[in-house]
Amino acid sequence: MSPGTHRQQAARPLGPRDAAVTVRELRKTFPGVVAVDHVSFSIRPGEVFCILGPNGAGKTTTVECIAGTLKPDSGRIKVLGIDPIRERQQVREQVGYQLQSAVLPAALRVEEAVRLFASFYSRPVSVGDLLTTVGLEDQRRRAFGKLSGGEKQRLSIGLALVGSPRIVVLDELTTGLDPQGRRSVWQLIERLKGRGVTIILVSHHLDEVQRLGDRLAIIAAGRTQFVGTPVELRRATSAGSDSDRTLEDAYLAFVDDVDPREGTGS
Ligand SMILES: Nc1ncnc2c1ncn2[C@@H]1O[C@H](COP(=O)(O)OP(=O)(O)OP(=O)(O)O)[C@@H](O)[C@H]1O
Repeated sequence: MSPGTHRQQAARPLGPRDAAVTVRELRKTFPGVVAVDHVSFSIRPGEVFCILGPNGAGKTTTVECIAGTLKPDSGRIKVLGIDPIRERQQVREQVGYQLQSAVLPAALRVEEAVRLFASFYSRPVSVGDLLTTVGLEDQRRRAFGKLSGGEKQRLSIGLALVGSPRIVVLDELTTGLDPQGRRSVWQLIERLKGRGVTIILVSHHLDEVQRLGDRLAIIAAGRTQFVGTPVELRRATSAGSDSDRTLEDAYLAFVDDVDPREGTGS
């Protein structure tokens, strides 16, 4: 939509009662597939909000609608008070989306990748600061193809941070990392949270959700089945079972109760 066809809204500072993101009754279909239907939740400023659910449940579809890269069929999304489709440029400046690392050319050096991505934003962070944040100062001249899995992952997180976003979307944060690599990425997320960045984390790893997540949503059969804290999830599924069940036990008990036919064909 061209400027002038509607009044442009600016992302504004949030008050303590404002949500960073609201999703209401989101529906998105692809030919022959209802990817999500009836997905609703709110994300508070500065929290780590985790999105969980079985493969194909619609988690990535949901975060792509939040980032403005997919257009919902219906429903309402607000990101920092603005509509991610109508104000796509505004949202792009405010929301960092972790790119799948495989899309970078193997010969591109770390520093070049950061400079390239910085050129897309009006207020990028300095290259040196960013490399320090993600612990890649010593690899700045190294080609992307020569980085370890953990270094690639840290670079892809760094590229999501290059525009100084207020919200960061991280999809499959630590998949493929060794225990040391996972810890170092978790510490990075904790530092970001300490700076007040709102973090949306799509994850299959319940230990990661337990460590980092303030609240979580479970999407299954195309719908939000649960929104709450990890403690609330354990409480919601603890009736009649032993008290030391893990978050993963609670999650599985919850998802196993969902009727897979619930969300199909609607
Ligand atoms: N571009 C697309 N075209 C057609 N179908 C799609 C497209 N993107 C997603 N889908 C389908 O929509 C459904 C939801 O996919 P989505 O990637 O959002 O799930 P997910 O919860 O992120 O899955 P996973 O945990 O496996 O990554 C799936 O059935 C998927 O095949």
